[in-house]
Order: sequence, then structure tokens, then C-alpha cells
Amino acid sequence: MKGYLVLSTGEIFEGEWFGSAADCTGEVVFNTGMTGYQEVLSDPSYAGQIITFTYPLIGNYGINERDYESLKPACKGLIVGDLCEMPSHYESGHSLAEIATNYGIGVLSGIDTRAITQIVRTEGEVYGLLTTDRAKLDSFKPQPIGKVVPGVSVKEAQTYNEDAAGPHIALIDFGYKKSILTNLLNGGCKVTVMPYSVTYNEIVALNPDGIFLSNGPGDPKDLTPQLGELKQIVENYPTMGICLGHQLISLMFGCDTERLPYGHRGSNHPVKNVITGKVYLTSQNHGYVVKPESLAVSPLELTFVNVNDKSVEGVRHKTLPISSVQFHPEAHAGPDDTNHLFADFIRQCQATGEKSYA
Ligand SMILES: NC(=O)CC[C@H](N)C(=O)O
Repeated sequence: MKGYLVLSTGEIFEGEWFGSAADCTGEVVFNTGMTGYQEVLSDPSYAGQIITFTYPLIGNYGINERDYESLKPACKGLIVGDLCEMPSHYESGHSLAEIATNYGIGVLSGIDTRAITQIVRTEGEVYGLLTTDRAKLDSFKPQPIGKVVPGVSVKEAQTYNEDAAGPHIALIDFGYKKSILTNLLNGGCKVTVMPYSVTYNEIVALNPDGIFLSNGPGDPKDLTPQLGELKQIVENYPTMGICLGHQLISLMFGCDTERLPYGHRGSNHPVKNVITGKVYLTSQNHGYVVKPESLAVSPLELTFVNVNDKSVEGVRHKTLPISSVQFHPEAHAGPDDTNHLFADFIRQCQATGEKSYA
């Protein structure tokens, strides 16, 4: 079946349609990873987005049971150069087209994904409509994706590794990737996943040893109403944040965020630890970033910087045990060069021996 993509910048692309037959609209972004499409499409941080894969062949090793980053993918659609319909891998249980159908995701194949990438790199914020109905192309009205965290966060607390000997971590869920939970559980922690709207009193009642602020979709400023409560939480426990969690920590301590000229989404983004001088390759997925000049007026200091564009990649509080990174130390997809950050955080939660820094 034929399918179409119309962009808010006016271009129209025609290709072959797979997956869910329903139309979808969303922000068009591009991911440059050469592998990892299963982890990417199931990462909740892509809620409301249509993902263009720059690597030309997608779907060739199928979909397995283990590599989902969430139970239900939140992205809207996929745009690929060449969708493989006959995957080959000993763990593959489904083709990409099958699971896209099951999860209501439209897939457009046979597209010049480099052309789309160039448009997104030039324009920054681009929206698109994926449809099989040519008649709808003229009436497309782009709309920002809006507040998406409530749709991907858990509704009730969920505890994992109840009897673990290690520290008890409250993982505040803005759309957490399963690999973050897995890293904490493998590090010997008991983990309670809490809804994004959790209050300080609920955290006090839980009595955790540390707080983890997860990744998540959308503009971090959409969560401005939560910042006061979250600040009270993180000021009282050792805390680590990843991606959206990092942006929220920065906002709550007086920094500012802005859109990147175009997003960092891929598996080979170099970052430099400004304290040790070491460079790491990292997995990334973000469209917003902390403004570097805003750090000067906050109690936070820079820990990591992006080697390519010098953007802020990590911060820590000057006096409290709070740190966060813009990249993804849990990898999936991508390199796990910075995986030691989980061990550092878990050690920090163990070392305090007391619950409160207040
Ligand atoms: N992976 C994430 O947590 C993304 C954070 C935020 N939604 C951004 O695009 O910058």
C-alpha cells in the first residue's frame, strides 16, 4: 500500500506503508544509530514523535522479547529507507512491521531519510503527518506534542527486588527506560517506581536511601508545576538524574533550558568529563538542553560537556549529593562506557548511612 509523509515545512514524501493503518501526526526527529531500532522505538522519551532512522536498512534482525525499553511503545510513527520484511536472528520472534501493527505505529518505507534529516537539521522543529490517504495531505495542521509525561508515567507505585540487601531507590517515573531499572536492580538495589506527580510526603513515607529522576518525553518546562515538590525531595536524599531528570534538576536549581538547534539522537555522541578530562561515547536522545550560561547563577557546576557542540552534558550540586547527566549511561541502544555512574550513585546511597541531608 502507498503511504505519504507531509512535513510542516511543506515537503511531501511517498513510500510504502507498513504497520498500523491509522494516520499519525507528531514531531519528526532523526536517530543516527546503526543498530538498536527496537530499543529506540520502545523508549518512552519518543512519545508524540515520528522517528526517522538514518541507517538505511531497518528491521533486519527482527524484534525479540528482551530488548523492549517499555511495555508499550509511545512513539507515533517510523520513517525508514528500507524496511526488512524477512528478519533473521535466532532470538527474533516478530518482524518490525508486525509489532508496529500491534502497537498502532505507522511505518513508511522507501523514503530518502537523508533528505528528511537535512530538513530537520536546518529547521530544528518539524512536524509531520503519516497517512495512506493522499486527500489529507493538504489539510495537515502541525501541532506541538504538548504534555506527554502523564501518559507514560506509572499510575501507582511499583516495587521491585523487595528483599534486596542494597539501598532502596525511589525511581521517579517520567517515562523511564527499563534499562535504568535493570541497572539499579543488578546493582543490588530495591527499587520503587513512583508516579511523576509524587509528593515529598509520599517519599518521606517510603523512606528510600536515594532518588532517581528518569528520562522522559516532551519539554522539561511542561513539568514546572512539579518543580517545587521535586526540589524538596532531591534536597533531602542522594539523587541522580538522567536526560529529562537532568533537565528538571537544572530547572529546579534556577538554571534554564532551551531547544537544541536539532536533537541529539543516536549511539555515538562523545562527551568529556571536565574534571578528569576523559572522553566517553554515549547514547543520547534529547531535543532540549540546559543553557550553559544559566549554570553560573545556580548552585550547580558542570561535570560533562558535549565534544561536538560543547553543550551541557552533566551537572552536580556544589554541596549536596545530587548529580545528573544529559546522556544515557544505561545505553540500550548504544555504548555502556558510562555505566559506572550507576555504581557511583549506589555507593553514594550506601555511604550516607542516614536518610536525610536536611
Ligand atoms: N530522553 C529524554 O529524557 C529526553 C528529555 C527531553 N524530552 C528532551 O527531548 O530533551
